[in-house]
Amino acid sequence: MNLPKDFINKYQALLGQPEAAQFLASFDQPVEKGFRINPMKADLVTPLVPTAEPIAYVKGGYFGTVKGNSIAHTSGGVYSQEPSAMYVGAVVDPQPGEVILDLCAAPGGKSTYIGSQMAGQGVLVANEINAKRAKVLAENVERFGLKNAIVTNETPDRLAAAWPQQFDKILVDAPCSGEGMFRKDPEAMTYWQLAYPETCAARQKEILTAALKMLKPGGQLIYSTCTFAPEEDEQVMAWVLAQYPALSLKPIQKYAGMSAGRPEWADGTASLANAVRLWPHLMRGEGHFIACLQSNASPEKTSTRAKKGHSKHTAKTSGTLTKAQQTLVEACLAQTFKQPVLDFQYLRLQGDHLHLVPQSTLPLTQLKILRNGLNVGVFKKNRFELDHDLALSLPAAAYQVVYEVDETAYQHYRHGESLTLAQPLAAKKTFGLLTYQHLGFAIGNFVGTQVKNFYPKGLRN
Ligand SMILES: C[S@@+](CC[C@H](N)C(=O)[O-])C[C@H]1O[C@@H](n2cnc3c(N)ncnc32)[C@H](O)[C@@H]1O
Repeated sequence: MNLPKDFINKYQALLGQPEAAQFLASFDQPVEKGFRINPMKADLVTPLVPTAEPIAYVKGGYFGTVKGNSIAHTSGGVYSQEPSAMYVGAVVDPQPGEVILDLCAAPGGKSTYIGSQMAGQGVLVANEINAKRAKVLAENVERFGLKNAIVTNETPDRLAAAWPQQFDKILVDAPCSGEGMFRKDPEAMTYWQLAYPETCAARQKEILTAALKMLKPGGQLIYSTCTFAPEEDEQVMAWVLAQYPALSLKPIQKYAGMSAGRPEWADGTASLANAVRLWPHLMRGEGHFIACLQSNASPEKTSTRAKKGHSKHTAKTSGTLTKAQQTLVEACLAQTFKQPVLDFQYLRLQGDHLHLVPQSTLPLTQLKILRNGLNVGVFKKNRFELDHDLALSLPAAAYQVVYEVDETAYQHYRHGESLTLAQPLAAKKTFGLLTYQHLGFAIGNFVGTQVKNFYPKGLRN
């Protein structure tokens, strides 16, 4: 690989020999690939994917690849992710019931891990500043079947103004100089110049300043980059520690091949060694830096309540159902599902769209929200149509009608075609679940021997 001369000189000086030679030689090795199994679908997905090489430091992580059009992927059973990036989610260590913000979240590698570990309890806000990337993030959150996630497309400053001291944990997986991406995406090298890490560090400090306003006293902020540059790693953390005396660096467990942060590459603060570095010449992965900032301030000192007047996020953005709409939804759900699957008290109407919102007190007014929990369905004239979300977030056992398709029908349906049955599966027209290899991948409208296609146009291929 044709690495920039200044890059080579810089790491020769930082690492010395023979380590610099080993590090630089790693850029000529193949890219390491991995995937993570969604714990909510693990029973059905695990037998379908190559699990010979588990990754020791992340639950459900494996070296290897899974095709994007395979049922394991389209059903939200796996997320393809570079192995060292997987350790970030494990450091966040999400717990059910927590309120977590993933501030720089697209395309969703860490958000899908965090959300899937929360077992539907608590709230994950996955935010992305870039509108196009936020759309991809929303699709991945949908694919993973996350019920308790809110996807926003906002700047860190606007979120900080809306949500002071609201989060138990915040992940800042910062935009960076991307030196750990050089193998995967050699174009990343074309942006690189000696001063680039300093430019990135200035932006990282701005993002962290906004992020820290949203951290609850006693909370944790996890900071990560996919670069090796000390300016963006240890030096940014040293800056935070100097600016915020109530924060300290919590030690991060180091698995085989992982190294400590390097205090000598910043201001010498010993606790910088509590951070972790994943180097491509010392372990299988593209490389990462991860630090965990612990807020030591007593939670009692400051109020953690949302601003007065905004305590119910549904107040302005959503309405409730009319009697007629409620009847339509109840009838549709009763016909589709064996038992009640949605808690009506969390159903909210936005225009014609019905959502099942997370149990959250975060005010959402004035913010650009791409997803608020689950999309349940949409009112069209005098009928109610179920959303694709339900195919990915509810188990097959919940449905009255389940149609297991073969490979050909799986491909056809994903192209947007209707299917024809040998005989009707239901006496009356109804929504049902389509499965392939027993994994739900789509909603269908079963009308006699026809299965009308409800696969979202944007996902067809
Ligand atoms: C390293 S990527 C995030 C990867 C993601 N966490 C994942 O695991 O899939 C950093 C993200 O930060 C976003 N970003 C860029 N500038 C930003 C800013 N000023 N504030 C917040 N996010 C920004 C980028 O658009 C990018 O999606």
